[in-house]
Amino acid sequence: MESLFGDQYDNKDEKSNLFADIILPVPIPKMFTYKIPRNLAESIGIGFRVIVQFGKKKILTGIIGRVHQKPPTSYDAKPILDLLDNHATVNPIQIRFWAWMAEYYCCHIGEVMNAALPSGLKLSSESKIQLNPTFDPDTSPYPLDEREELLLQALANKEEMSYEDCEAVLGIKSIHGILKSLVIKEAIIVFEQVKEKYSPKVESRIRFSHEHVKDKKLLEALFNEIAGKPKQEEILLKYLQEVPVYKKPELNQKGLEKKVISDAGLSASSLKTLIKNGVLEEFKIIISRFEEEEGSNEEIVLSSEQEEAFQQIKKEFEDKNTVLLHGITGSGKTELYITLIKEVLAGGSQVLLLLPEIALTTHMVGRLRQVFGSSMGVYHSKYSDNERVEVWNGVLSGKLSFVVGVRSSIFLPFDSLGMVIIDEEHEPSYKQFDPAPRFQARDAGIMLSWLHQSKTLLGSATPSFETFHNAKTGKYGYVSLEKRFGEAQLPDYYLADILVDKKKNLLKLDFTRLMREKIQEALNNQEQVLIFQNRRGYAPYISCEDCGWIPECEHCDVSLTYHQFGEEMRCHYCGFKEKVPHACSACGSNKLSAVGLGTERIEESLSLLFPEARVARMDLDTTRSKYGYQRLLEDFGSGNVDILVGTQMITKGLDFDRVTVVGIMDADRILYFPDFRAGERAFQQITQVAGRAGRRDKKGSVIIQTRKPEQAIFGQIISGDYKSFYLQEMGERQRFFYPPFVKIIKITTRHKDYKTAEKSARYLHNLMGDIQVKKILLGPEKGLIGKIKNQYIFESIVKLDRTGNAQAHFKQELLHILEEMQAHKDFRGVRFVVDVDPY
Ligand SMILES: Nc1ncnc2c1ncn2[C@@H]1O[C@H](COP(=O)(O)OP(=O)(O)OP(=O)(O)O)[C@@H](O)[C@H]1O
Ligand SMILES: [Zn+2]
Repeated sequence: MESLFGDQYDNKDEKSNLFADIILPVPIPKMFTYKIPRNLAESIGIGFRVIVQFGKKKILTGIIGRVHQKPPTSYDAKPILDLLDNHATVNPIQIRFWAWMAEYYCCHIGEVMNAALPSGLKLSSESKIQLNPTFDPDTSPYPLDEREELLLQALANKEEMSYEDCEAVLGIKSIHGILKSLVIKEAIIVFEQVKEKYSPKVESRIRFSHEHVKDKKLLEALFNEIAGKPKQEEILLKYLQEVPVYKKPELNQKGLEKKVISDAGLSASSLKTLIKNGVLEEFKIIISRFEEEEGSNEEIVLSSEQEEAFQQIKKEFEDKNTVLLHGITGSGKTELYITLIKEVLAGGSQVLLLLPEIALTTHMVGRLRQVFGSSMGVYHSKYSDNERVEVWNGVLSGKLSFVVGVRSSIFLPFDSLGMVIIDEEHEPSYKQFDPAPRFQARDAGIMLSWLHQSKTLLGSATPSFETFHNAKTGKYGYVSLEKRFGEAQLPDYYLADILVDKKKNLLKLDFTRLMREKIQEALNNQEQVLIFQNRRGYAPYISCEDCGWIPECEHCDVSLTYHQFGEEMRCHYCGFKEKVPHACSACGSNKLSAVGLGTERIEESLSLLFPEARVARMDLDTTRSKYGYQRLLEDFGSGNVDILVGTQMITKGLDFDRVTVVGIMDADRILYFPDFRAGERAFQQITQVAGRAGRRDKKGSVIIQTRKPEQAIFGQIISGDYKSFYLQEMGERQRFFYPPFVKIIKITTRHKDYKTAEKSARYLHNLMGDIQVKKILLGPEKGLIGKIKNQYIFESIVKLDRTGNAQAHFKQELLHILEEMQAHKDFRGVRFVVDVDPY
């Protein structure tokens, strides 16, 4: 370990004067200093987890950030209560990474820690405790003491217990020691209320009751007994066929998955009878989600274009830390990644592959699993905390040297990364908006990679402008892959003019004639169709035909979305719901109509237009459950669905053989979004979703419905002319001072009272104006949505020079200002949020 104790530390008597600065998972500006008790002094170091008291009552898990001999001047240091492990949970690179993140994104290191550590690793007085379902006291190698047993008994009757509940059961204070011990013994699981609880995957199995397999005679007698009951006999024969206990009685122990019997079409009630009569017994086992699986170790054969790109990437890495792989949709970036990952792993380094949230359940992960087996960890936001802890510990112990994960996987305890790969680097979901740290995982990933002296590969068919700019200016290496893999070709594009069809009466339920024809053609050929509309619900709003009244959210400044499913009006910002009104609240008219197009409505229209087609919908509402997304994909993949309607969820990474038609319902909606990136995003979204079509031998078609087909961007998308689109947009950005030419920081002020919110925002704005750096300061203005969850919102935008230390200086001053304002009574209850690179 590094010399943590400083050079002067060589005198044994001074041990009792050791202090530790501790990172606590709370939004406070600094680390807190605690005293290291004499008995812990030998075994403590940077990155260790400790338990401390914070404030009057709170017990928190903290991470040791620094060890020194300077007592704090303004308060008496409390002692560290306990040490949680005998090793560091967080390594020095991670601590540097956290510190960088806090500084760059203007937040507190404790907030970074909070985001970084799974709550299973943060035992605190706010934790909840559940029994670990996999724990069995009879087989556990660890003996339990009396108090531990008492606590487990209490837990057995409950879903969960709070820290205080545990104290009450045992009648003692400070029970962290007991909880710590139970965690080590894997008897309990610590979690936070907000997260879902850990429920293991359980499988029902059956086997012969033990006496029957004792000897063959018994089994024979059994068969004689049920000879007159063919259905029961069938089941037993099936069992014997799958589990030959005649030859090997010991096989009975593991039994057979119960599902095998029902899958074979055998009688469920006869099976029940057999179990009831004690012939068979049913039992349950817990299947690990991280089942041992051998990787295939197959040789990856790259196409000649891929091979060339691979060699170029390696060449670029010789003098660049970051390389952009600009490969068109379907060019086979996955196989290239696999080849690279294998090479880095063979060299003994770790690899992190970042994927956008939703792409994590697609074929790509399946493909990677095939190659890397269980040596690959998957870090998914839909995993429970316990599963996250498993991946964390897998990386820590060295068992997992390759992880594929969502943005939060950048926090895993890697100690020797050799490569970070960021797929679909342009994806907006890499940005975390709330809560702090409001980081961009692509940018943070590049930083992490740099801290490890490792390399970063960014992959995309439609790179973000920042990245492309960095590649063009030589900061990043650049490699392109311009051919689809195999015989596949890029699809043909068609622009369908909504207004023309409307005039000619050809528009039916929002579908142009061309779109309908193309869909019909695909259906006739038994091919599949994707329809894209980035708006969920039935209609964005309803409106009174007589007076124009539109129902709005009681708590937010937005209209309510009409959801046909459940017949309700919902707010997409705060979750508020109400019944669909039958009459106008303003004039009483009952002529209310749904306006605009949501995925639900499109789904309905498709069923009316193509009654023979099987239509499914993929959006936030149909994929809320843990495996919802995966199930829909499986259905689509196995051909049970002909047309899939979806939001941007369907644009990511899907690779299906039979998709030949992709329809974009309303391209104008994507283009006219009030954001400087609208054009860039539209180019990306349309190209990406179009890229799902015709990925095998048959050429695909993409139909774009629009009211203005003459717009230049369509021509550029169709010809795949990313570069001229880029140049044109960049001209605008330079003229109007937008990234990547400036850095943007957005400062939001919120309060439940309009006046207070406005006044505070102005006050802050003026103080920011005084900060001595070259900048453009805009606002404060009412937010694009002026009120969310009863809080009024004002925003200021700062545009900063990218050169020199303008940014660092501004951020530092800003934090000062905010600290002072927040301590002042005039601004009590006002919330200020700083968002660096807020896009
Ligand atoms: N070298 C190869 N050998 C065999 N199959 C390949 C190879 N390269 C690509 N493929 C196949 O071609 C298809 C497209 O590849 P992949 O999905 O990796 O493309 P991609 O570049 O990630 O596309 P997108 O950006 O659209 O997601 C996949 O089905 C993949 O299995
Ligand atoms: Zn609302």
